[in-house]
Amino acid sequence: MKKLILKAPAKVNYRLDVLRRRADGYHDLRMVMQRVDLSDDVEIRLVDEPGIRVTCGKDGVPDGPGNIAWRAADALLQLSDYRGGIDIDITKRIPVAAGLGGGSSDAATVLMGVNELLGLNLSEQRLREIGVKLGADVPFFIFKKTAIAEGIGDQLTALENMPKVWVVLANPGVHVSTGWVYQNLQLTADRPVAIIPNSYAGVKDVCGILSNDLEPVTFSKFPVVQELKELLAAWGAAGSLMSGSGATVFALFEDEATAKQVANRVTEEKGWFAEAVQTL
Ligand SMILES: C[C@](O)(CO)[C@H](O)COP(=O)(O)OP(=O)(O)OC[C@H]1O[C@@H](n2ccc(N)nc2=O)[C@H](O)[C@@H]1O
Ligand SMILES: Nc1ncnc2c1ncn2[C@@H]1O[C@H](COP(=O)(O)OP(=O)(O)OP(=O)(O)O)[C@@H](O)[C@H]1O
Repeated sequence: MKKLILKAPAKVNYRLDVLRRRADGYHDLRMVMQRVDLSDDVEIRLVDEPGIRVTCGKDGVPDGPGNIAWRAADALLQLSDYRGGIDIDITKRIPVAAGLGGGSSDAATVLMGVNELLGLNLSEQRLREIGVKLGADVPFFIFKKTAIAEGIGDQLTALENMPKVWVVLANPGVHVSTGWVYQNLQLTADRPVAIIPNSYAGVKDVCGILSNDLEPVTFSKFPVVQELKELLAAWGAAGSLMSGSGATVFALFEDEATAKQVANRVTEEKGWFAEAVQTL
């Protein structure tokens, strides 16, 4: 039996500028996306029994065709003459519907893993084209580098030599619908396009670009997310920002010890999910 066990990491958005609403309802963006060392485990097995089976066993995450990982496997099976089946088991560590791209990362990992297991030899570019049909964040996880992401998030340019940074991820337990956030965004006409530098010497430089146009929408419905952002700043973060459409807030730190202390404090004093991780 051929199998792979792969890590599917989370992401944070160091920057998220919404440029315009498009005719198809999506939005053109300019983002800086960074992978972090909090990962789901994705086990992919080729089995004799035809069909695709996805199990996860986590509240709020569907098994079977409702899972984005199932749809990723299906997209590749349609391109292959393989007649056996695929079993996928996901061990979920990334909070769900949290702005950390967990489902998108699982899907990207399945595309890369099934491509390898079935020997399909699809190029990275082809996998990214298949991926964007599953979700706007999927191509970034196939790209596997810190990136400036444009278009709907699928036009990627590498940002080389990003500093390794300690990041506290904290989530107050409210689930945010990405579609709802984009629908409720009030766009201001013709904003100047921000300059995104090409090099960053350390945490302070990264803090210089932190900004997310989706914050006001999520904050208005869930004030607790704004409180969490302000709390992390008050507890010594060099910078803090909501990731994606929320509700996860991330905070940047110069050193491991402070990051771990703050993560523990969030869990102990607030009872919320919090973890200190490094950027990848
Ligand atoms: C918030 C982010 O995670 C930031 O990285 C992404 O922009 C969202 O990525 P995603 O969850 O993979 O997005 P999708 O699953 O493709 O889209 C979810 C919903 O978000 C909205 N959406 C998404 C991406 C985009 N550029 N414009 C949008 O308006 C659409 O209404 C869509 O129905
Ligand atoms: N493998 C999966 N992991 C997580 N959620 C999944 C998965 N498959 C389907 N879903 C569904 O997708 C929804 C969004 O999940 P996800 O965790 O990817 O959101 P997110 O972290 O906010 O993503 P993004 O940052 O891309 O907006 C959930 O409501 C969940 O039911």
